Amino acid sequence: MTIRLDAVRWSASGRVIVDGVTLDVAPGSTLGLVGPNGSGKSSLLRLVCRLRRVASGVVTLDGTDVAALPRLAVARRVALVEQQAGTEAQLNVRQVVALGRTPHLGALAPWTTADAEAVETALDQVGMAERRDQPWHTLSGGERQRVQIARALAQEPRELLLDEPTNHLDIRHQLEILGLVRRLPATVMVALHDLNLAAMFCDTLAVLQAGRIVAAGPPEAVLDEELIRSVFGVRARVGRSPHHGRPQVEYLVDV
Ligand SMILES: Nc1ncnc2c1ncn2[C@@H]1O[C@H](COP(=O)(O)OP(=O)(O)OP(=O)(O)O)[C@@H](O)[C@H]1O
Repeated sequence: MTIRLDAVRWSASGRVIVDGVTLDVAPGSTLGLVGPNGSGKSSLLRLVCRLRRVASGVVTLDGTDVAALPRLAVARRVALVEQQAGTEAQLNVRQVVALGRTPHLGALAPWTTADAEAVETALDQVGMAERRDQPWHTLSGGERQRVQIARALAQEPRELLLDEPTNHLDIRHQLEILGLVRRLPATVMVALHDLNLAAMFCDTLAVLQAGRIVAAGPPEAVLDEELIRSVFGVRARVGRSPHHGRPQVEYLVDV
């Protein structure tokens, strides 16, 4: 369940977007991708699940080049939750989550009770079980986000890629979803804007700036005042939470 990127580059419209990224995500660990808008976080996640093809370099899953894996094999093991949820206009919540089982189904593998159980478990995990029959298009932004996460969980992925999974969530659900993600046996890459949440829930962080990794390692080794100033252009003080012992960022702005 290891994700490895070696000198990965990707360009679009003649511009280098991901610029020689080398990263190693240990099996079962959670890596937080942080960096300013446009630094390449979403692009990197798409390269890992082969939604985009690298221009050079290699992405491996358990040592196998993703480019060499059949499309279905990638779909069975890697789940991506993107920022913009698709519009499953005609479906209800349970049907959207059931889409996560699609890669596991086939002519010789029809829907089973195990598939139904995976869907129910995923709905429970995100606290949407009681809404299973509600039409998708009637959900709030945060509810849609939780259902998209449930869809990825129902897929039972070995690698889970999340692009800003908490941006629509209230604080309780932000904490619950990131806590849940962290406890999963999957290897996780999660793009996050909130540095405090990233420090609390990620085993390691990788900081992207203009498509390059400028720092990587455990949160306490990565997050410091100079990095936050140089990458984000913000003055900050970084301490340790007396509660959980993780780094805690305080932004030094006049309010
Ligand atoms: N297909 C494309 N064609 C042209 N430019 C692209 C394409 N895809 C991404 N980009 C550009 O690449 C840069 C990185 O985009 P990306 O979405 O990966 O950043 P991000 O770090 O996820 O940003 P955000 O924090 O705003 O979500 C941006 O400047 C974006 O405009």
